[in-house]
Amino acid sequence: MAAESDLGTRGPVATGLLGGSFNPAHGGHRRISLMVAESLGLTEVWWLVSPGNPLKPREGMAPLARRFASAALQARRAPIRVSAIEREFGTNYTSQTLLRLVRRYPKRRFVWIMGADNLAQFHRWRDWRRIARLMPIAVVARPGYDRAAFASPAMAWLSRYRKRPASLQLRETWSAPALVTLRFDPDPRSATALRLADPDWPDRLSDRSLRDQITHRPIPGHLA
Ligand SMILES: Nc1ncnc2c1ncn2[C@@H]1O[C@H](COP(=O)(O)OP(=O)(O)OP(=O)(O)O)[C@@H](O)[C@H]1O
Ligand SMILES: O=C(O)c1ccc[n+]([C@@H]2O[C@H](COP(=O)([O-])O)[C@@H](O)[C@H]2O)c1
Repeated sequence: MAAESDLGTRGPVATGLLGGSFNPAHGGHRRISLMVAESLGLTEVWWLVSPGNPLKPREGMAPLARRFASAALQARRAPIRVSAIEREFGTNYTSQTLLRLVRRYPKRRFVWIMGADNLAQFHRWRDWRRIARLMPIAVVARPGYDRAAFASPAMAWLSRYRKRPASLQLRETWSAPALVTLRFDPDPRSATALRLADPDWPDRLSDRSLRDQITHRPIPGHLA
């Protein structure tokens, strides 16, 4: 792996991880990433484009290269890096991916970011408590999902670890489990709505532009 400094000038580099299908990526992903980065003082956010969400049907899922390319387009000129590292690791389950990432980048401080829709079903993820023990979790409010998220089995367990967002600004003292809930002006955008509105997805990107995008700004050491 290329040598990478994971120590910033003010201590460990704080990195947000937003895993997703990105089928396709949209402005909501970009906006929540920037808002979370600002609230928690993160240096950057990595988008982990999933080879396949274990809980989503394969039908209707565009090829990884297309979803990756749409993410690269949405991430332009922002402190967001797009990665297909789960393909390199051969992992589909987030718990496995995150374990590999913390081992590969031992001096970084990671926080797992997800929308309220995912907290509502987090108890169905493999080894979800293990994920919570690996790194702090930031949950972003999402229109239509907040009630289910707050009533969820995972929230019942995680609520004892709730912290104020400002506490994560001090990354030397980060610990896990830790849960922060963030409510910006909730963003109604979704990939489902985009797919319904755009029958050309995933065919509108040319193969040339895909190749250009997929080699764009890889995370050091990542297959992208
Ligand atoms: N508008 C939004 N507000 C808050 N979180 C969001 C929003 N859009 C996506 N997310 C979160 O970003 C991550 C990746 O989302 P994903 O790529 O599945 O997009 P999506 O819009 O939820 O897709 P779909 O509609 O196909 O389920 C998930 O944790 C999801 O909860
Ligand atoms: O590990 C699991 O069991 C698991 C179950 C469902 C979803 N995930 C991950 O959750 C992230 C968000 O997925 P999605 O499809 O809602 O964008 C993505 O990284 C998925 O791989 C992970």
